[in-house]
Amino acid sequence: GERRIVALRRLDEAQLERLRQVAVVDAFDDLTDDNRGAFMASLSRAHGLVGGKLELDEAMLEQAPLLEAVSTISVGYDHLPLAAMNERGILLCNTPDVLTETTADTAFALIMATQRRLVELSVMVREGRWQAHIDRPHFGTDVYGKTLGIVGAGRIGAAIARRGALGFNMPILYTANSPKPELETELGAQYCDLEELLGRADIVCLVVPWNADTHHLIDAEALARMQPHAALINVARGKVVDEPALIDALERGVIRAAGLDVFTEEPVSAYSPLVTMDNVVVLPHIGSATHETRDAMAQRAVDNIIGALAGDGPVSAVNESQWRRCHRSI
Ligand SMILES: O=C(O)C(=O)[C@@H](O)[C@H](O)[C@H](O)CO
Repeated sequence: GERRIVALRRLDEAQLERLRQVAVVDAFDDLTDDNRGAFMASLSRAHGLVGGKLELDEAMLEQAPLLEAVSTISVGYDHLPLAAMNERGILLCNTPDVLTETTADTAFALIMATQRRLVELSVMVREGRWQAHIDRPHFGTDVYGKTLGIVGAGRIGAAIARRGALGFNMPILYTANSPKPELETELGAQYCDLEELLGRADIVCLVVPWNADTHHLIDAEALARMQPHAALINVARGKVVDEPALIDALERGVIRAAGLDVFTEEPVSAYSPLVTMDNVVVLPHIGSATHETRDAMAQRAVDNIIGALAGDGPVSAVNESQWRRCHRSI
């Protein structure tokens, strides 16, 4: 019968038009208190949901009996009720690969900005405080040749390791679910456990998904293992870090600096010490935020939902095997 798709945020007219080729589309630019009723009415008769910053919980799934597939414009899906979706045989599609290099660039931008104090010194110039030749008090720290620790050497972690080893002659340490021989042969990267990485790295870069295993992975104990001159970079999720412990470690010089694209609460409060400290570079979760990559992510999300509802399956999904088991017919 007639397929129905709800589209939420981050899809342009061309992508909506592609969806209309296979389904009746209810499109919402945003989800507000004013249109939440209309959104839920649409979701209650929808077979598919696609979009960015999706807000979906188990109670909403209860009111969406026809829902077969959800397609998020993100690689991360910690904001979605995967367990409840598996119970209902609902497919969850995401957008890996198309954002790997852009997010790795963001991580390296944070590494450069944090090590060389780019934001702090740029603000100094803007505020007219550049009075004389820059001297030691404003010197930065090299990136070149420093030991880079990648916590979570998945696709994005590997891309960051490649930039470090090949572009900046950095020895690479990495953690991962299992050793990555390709990283060792290609980059001379060394697989080690988190404790060893924290103790040896000059720069620790977090690239793990947020889940029960990685919640507050970087807490006071982990920070105390790091070297006092080390910097912490986070392009993963804010909740991977115990933020009060990080603030305390930065204030007491347990570690030297931090570069953060993600926070426990987003947007982060302007009153957070993380935002006011000179030795912290803060960005507004722009890991994948380039025109090219956001377009590619939206394109992939549309490919996924069309493949799931009207084709022979998604391009990239999180729980495809469970979904196929539930939908033997496909
Ligand atoms: O893909 C992810 O997991 C990200 O964190 C970013 O690329 C998203 O843009 C982010 O989820 C904001 O929607």
